[in-house]
Amino acid sequence: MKPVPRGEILVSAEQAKALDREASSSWGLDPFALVEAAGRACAGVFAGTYPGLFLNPGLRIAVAAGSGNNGADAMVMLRALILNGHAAAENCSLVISRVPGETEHTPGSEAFRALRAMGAAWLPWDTRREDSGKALESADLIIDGIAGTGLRDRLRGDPLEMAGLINSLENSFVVSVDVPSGCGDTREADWPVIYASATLAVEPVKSCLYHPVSRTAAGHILPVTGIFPKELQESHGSTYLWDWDAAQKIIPPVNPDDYKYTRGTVEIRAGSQGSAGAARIAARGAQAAGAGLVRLLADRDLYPILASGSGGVMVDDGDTALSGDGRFTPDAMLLGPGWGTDDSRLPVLRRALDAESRGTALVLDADAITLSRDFEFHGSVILTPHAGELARYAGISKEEALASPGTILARLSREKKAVIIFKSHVTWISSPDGRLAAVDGMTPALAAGGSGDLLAGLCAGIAGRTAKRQPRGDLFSAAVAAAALLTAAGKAAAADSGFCDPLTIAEAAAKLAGAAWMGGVRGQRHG
Ligand SMILES: NC(=O)C1=CN([C@@H]2O[C@H](COP(=O)(O)OP(=O)(O)OC[C@H]3O[C@@H](n4cnc5c(N)ncnc54)[C@H](O)[C@@H]3O)[C@@H](O)[C@H]2O)[C@H](O)CC1
Repeated sequence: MKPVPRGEILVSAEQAKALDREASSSWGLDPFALVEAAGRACAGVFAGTYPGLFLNPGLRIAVAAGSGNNGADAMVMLRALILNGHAAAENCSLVISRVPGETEHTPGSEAFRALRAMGAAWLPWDTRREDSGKALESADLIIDGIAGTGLRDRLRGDPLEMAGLINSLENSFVVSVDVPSGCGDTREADWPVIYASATLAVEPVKSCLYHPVSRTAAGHILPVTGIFPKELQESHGSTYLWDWDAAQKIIPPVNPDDYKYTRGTVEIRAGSQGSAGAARIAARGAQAAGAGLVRLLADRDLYPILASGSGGVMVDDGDTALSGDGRFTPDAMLLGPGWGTDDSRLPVLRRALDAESRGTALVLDADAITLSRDFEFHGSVILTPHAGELARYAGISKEEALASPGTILARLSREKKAVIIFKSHVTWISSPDGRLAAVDGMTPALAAGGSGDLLAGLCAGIAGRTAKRQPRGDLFSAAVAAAALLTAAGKAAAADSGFCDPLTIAEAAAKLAGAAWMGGVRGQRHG
C-alpha cells in the first residue's frame, strides 16, 4: 500500500509529555535514552547545517542550561560536539541555573558531570553571575537549554535574567534546543522569549514554534529526527505541518483527457470601485490553480474595465448576471476579494449559501467574511480571514488569534461547520472534523496587497477542480494545498523578481501547480 502523504506531526507540550511517558512504559525508552538520542541528534543536525561555524579552531561555546531535560539535551549536544572534534572542552562553558547534587541521578546531572570531567568550565548563574555573564558574552555560539516544554506560564527569576542577557548579545549565534526558552503553548505577545538564530526542533516538533506570536523567535527551524518510533508519534499528534512538496500530493492531478468543464469551473464575485485589482488577481489565482473555466461577475461600472485584457476569464455584468447563466454551473464559488460590505451584496451571498447547502464549494474572503458573520454554513465553506477579520468574526482580540491559533480555529470551525484558513506569517488551517494544519510562511514577498486575493483564487481553483472528482470533496485538503502553493510561489517569485506584483506571484503559482498537477497520466501518480 502506498503511504498516505502527510505533513510533519506537531504536538503540544502536554502531548509531548504523554509521548515521553509511553516511550518509557511501552518502548523501553527512558528519559536517559531519550535525552542521549536528542542531544546527539541535535549536535549532528547543527554541525551538518552550519559547518562554517566550526572552521574556527578556537570556537567558544557556552551552554545556558536550566535544571530540566531541556538543559540536559543542550549539555549532551555540547558533549557530542566536543567528542566529534567540533570544539575544544577548554573553550566551552556551562552556565547553569542549578548545580546538581553529587548523589543526584538525572539526565541533566549525568550530562553535567561528563562535561565537568572533560574540562568544560561550569558556572552557577545565581552565585557567579558576573563570570556567567562574561562566559555568555564571550561565546561565539550559545546553546539555549534554559527551558523547553516543562516551562510553566512565562519565564521568571534566574532563567528570565539569563534569557535577557542572551537577547542583548548581538554578535553571537544562538541556537535553541527544542524551543526558544520562553516559547510555550500559552505564550502571549509580551511574554519574554529567547530570540534564537536557529532552533533544533526535536521530534515530534512542538506546535508552539509555529504560533504566529512566537515564530520569529525560533529563527531557522531545523527538524531533529530519529528519537521516537514513528508509530508512537502518530498516536500522539493531531496537527500537521505542511509544505508544498507534501501538500501537492494530496490533490489529484488533471487527466490528459480533461476538457475545460471537467477541469473544474469557478465563479467569482469580487471587486468594487477602488478595488478592481482584487478581482483580477483572484481570477488569475483560480486559473493558476488549474481551474478549466473562470467566470468573474463584477459591478457594472467595473465590468468593461475588467473585461478588457481578461485573458481566458469570462467577465460579466454582476448587476444582472446570475450564477449559472454563463452556460455552466460552478463547481466552486468565491465571494469577497475587494467586494465591499454594502447591503446590496446580501442577496448574492444568500444565493451562494443556498448553493453551498447543496454541496457547491464556497470560498468566502475579505468583505464576504464580514457579511456572512450571522449566516449558517453547511460544511462546504472555506473562510480565509487575516488576524483582524478573524478577531472580528470570532469576537476575540487579534493578539489572542495570533497566540493560540489552533485552539481558537478548532472551536470556530466546529461551530461554524467551515474550513478556516487563518492568514499570517504562518498560515493555520482548521476543519470542522478537528483536523489542524500549519504552513510555515515567513515569506515577506507575500506581505503586500493582493496576496490574500490570490490565495482566495487559488483556493477556489483547487476546490473547483477537485469537486469534479469528489463531489463535496475534501475542502481541508484544498485549503492546505492552496496555502502551501501560495507560500512556495511567493518564495519563487521573490527569488526571480524581488519585490513583485501579486500577478507575478500568480505566474509562479501557475508554474508550480502545472508542474505538480499537469505532468502525470491518470493512475500513475494517484492510482
Ligand atoms: N518528547 C520530547 O519532546 C522530549 C523532550 N526532551 C527534552 O525535555 C524537555 C522537557 O524537559 P522537562 O524536564 O520536562 O522540562 P524543561 O527542561 O523544559 O524544564 C523547565 C525548566 O524551566 C524551569 N521553569 C519552569 N517554568 C518556569 C518559569 N515560568 N520560569 C522560569 N523557569 C521555569 C523548570 O524549573 C526547569 O528548570 C523538552 O523541551 C526537550 O528539550 C528530551 O529530549 C526527550 C524527548
